[in-house]
Amino acid sequence: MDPSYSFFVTGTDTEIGKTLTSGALLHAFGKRGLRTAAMKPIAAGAEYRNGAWCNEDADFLAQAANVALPPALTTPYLCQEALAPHIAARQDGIRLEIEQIIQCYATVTQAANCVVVEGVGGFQVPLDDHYDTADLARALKLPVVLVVGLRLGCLNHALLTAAAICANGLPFVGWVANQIDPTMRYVDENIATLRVRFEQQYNAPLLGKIPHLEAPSAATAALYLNIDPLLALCAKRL
Ligand SMILES: Nc1ncnc2c1ncn2[C@@H]1O[C@H](COP(=O)(O)OP(=O)(O)OP(=O)(O)O)[C@@H](O)[C@H]1O
Ligand SMILES: C[C@H](N)[C@H](N)CCCCCC(=O)O
Ligand SMILES: [Mg+2]
Repeated sequence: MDPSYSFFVTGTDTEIGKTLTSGALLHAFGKRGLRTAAMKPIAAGAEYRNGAWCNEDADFLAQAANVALPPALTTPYLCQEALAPHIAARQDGIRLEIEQIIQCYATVTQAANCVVVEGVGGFQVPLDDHYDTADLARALKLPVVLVVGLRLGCLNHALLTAAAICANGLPFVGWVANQIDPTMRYVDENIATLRVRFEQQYNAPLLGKIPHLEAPSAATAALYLNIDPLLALCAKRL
């Protein structure tokens, strides 16, 4: 089921730049000639626009991809409230089923050879009383890209997330340093600390440092990414 170039994008927390980075990856893969599609399988926070319920992340990703697909396929679960997803789903009276997401993903892979799947919040967010988003990533069997939202406290979050990715048996294939906090001090020193550990322990390269942008867009953020290690990895698996 795995198309050649597909990834699960996780992050050190919510609101740290997963959507911006996923959009940038889609933009960069598209420029390299791939047919790109995006999934935000679980979105929490719906807005009514032009006669339909929408989600900001799903719309941003759809704009950055070059294969247009029905929103119901790329976001099978759109919860009304911007809450932890299991709580939002309960409010809506629905259950978040991993199997349903897997089926949508399988359909998406028929239309695109590069699918970027954005997680929700951090790596291990509950979906119900038993399952969480780490189970979803495992069920999708996708290599994981970690977005580190650079702010004080991110080192611990980044190291714990990498350990959880690995403990779930998933390949941790690269990370992006995203300067979410423009006032953070000693940014380069923080990045260097993670770079050494991630290279030594996981062989996971730094794919780019996105500075704090005046007007964040997928195209601008893509200027700061180097996707060559991801392309090389996928080419090797073909
Ligand atoms: N490098 C950056 N420069 C400026 N603004 C940024 C940067 N990265 C992210 N942002 C802004 O911060 C906000 C949160 O980013 P984003 O939506 O990508 O986070 P997220 O991790 O996807 O959040 P969620 O958990 O809700 O999916 C957005 O308004 C985004 O435009
Ligand atoms: C609504 C928000 N923007 C995210 N999509 C959901 C974040 C869930 C975080 C859950 C948690 O870890 O506490
Ligand atoms: Mg997002």
